[in-house]
Amino acid sequence: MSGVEPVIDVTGVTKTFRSWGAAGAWSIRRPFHRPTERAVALDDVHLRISRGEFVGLLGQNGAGKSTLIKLMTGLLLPDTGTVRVCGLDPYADRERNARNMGVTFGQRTQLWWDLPARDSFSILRDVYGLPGEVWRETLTELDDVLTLSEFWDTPVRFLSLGQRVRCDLAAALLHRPRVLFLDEPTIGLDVMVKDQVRELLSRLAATGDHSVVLTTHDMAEVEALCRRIVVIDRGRVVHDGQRDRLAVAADAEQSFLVEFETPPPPLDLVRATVVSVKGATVRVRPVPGADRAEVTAELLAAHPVCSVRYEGATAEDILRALHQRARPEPATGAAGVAT
Ligand SMILES: Nc1ncnc2c1ncn2[C@@H]1O[C@H](COP(=O)(O)OP(=O)(O)OP(=O)(O)O)[C@@H](O)[C@H]1O
Repeated sequence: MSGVEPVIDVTGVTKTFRSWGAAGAWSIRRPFHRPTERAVALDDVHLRISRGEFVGLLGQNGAGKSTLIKLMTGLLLPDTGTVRVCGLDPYADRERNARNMGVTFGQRTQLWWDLPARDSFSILRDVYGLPGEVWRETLTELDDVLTLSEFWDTPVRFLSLGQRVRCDLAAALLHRPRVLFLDEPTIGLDVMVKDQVRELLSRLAATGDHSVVLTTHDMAEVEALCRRIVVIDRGRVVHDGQRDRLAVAADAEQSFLVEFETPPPPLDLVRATVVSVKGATVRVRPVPGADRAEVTAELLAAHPVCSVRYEGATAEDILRALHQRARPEPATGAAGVAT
């Protein structure tokens, strides 16, 4: 394939799943027939990702993210449409495709449970036919960021979640894949381990060699790593653009909570608007050009404020704001900003 072709090319993909209908739907006319239900997981999805792009794939639970990743990794076949990864059909060409890509699926492991992680890394070296020197060099680089050598001689089943996730990430990267699919890579990890994983992913992004698709509900992760954001809603791509176009989201995140002792009278603020009031807790949002510190100063100078919590909107709020912006029907209320 030439350099200008996308590394990942998903065209008009639809995927539906059939599941058994409710048991109570039994019919006397067709006693041996149990009805099935159709769930549309992906509906006419188009996605092109180039070399070096770091894409955040976002969406609410059940939106279709994992299904899309499974199609791109060759675990599923689309009903209609085509998927190409590095020019290959990932389902038909599974073996060759595996050499081009690395995958991690949340808390599931691809390591041999009873072996120390280092043995798994050796097996993978043989599976991919990596020259010993390249393998050692990559492992040293990975150890440098993820501090694997502290625990890579321990059987995987004795590792903590954070240790295992780091080993899994290393296993996915050992063969220096051109494409990396990371499904919730930092879910359940503590802050220190999250930082290590993010550091590694930032280094990958900086090389410009890898195309990475990251699904996460952690907006800080998205902010730190992804230049491009794709949002899926009910199986359709509702937003695909550069991160800085997340203006709605950033705006939502700037809002914060102000606590009073008792429900306050209507606040008349110069530098902020009131988003919502719940009892004695008020959510305010700085007007354009103002920041949280200025708003806090204005509040403290004029009102009996008990405390201020710089608690932004959650990832789900931000996604909701994006969905509302992308859908034809008008948004209602305070664009998903919750107190
Ligand atoms: N094997 C399956 N059989 C039946 N339905 C399925 C199957 N896999 C997914 N679905 C359905 O397809 C839709 C999309 O699911 P998918 O797992 O892709 O969502 P997701 O965005 O990854 O969600 P989450 O964030 O919760 O992981 C959901 O309605 C789900 O119930």
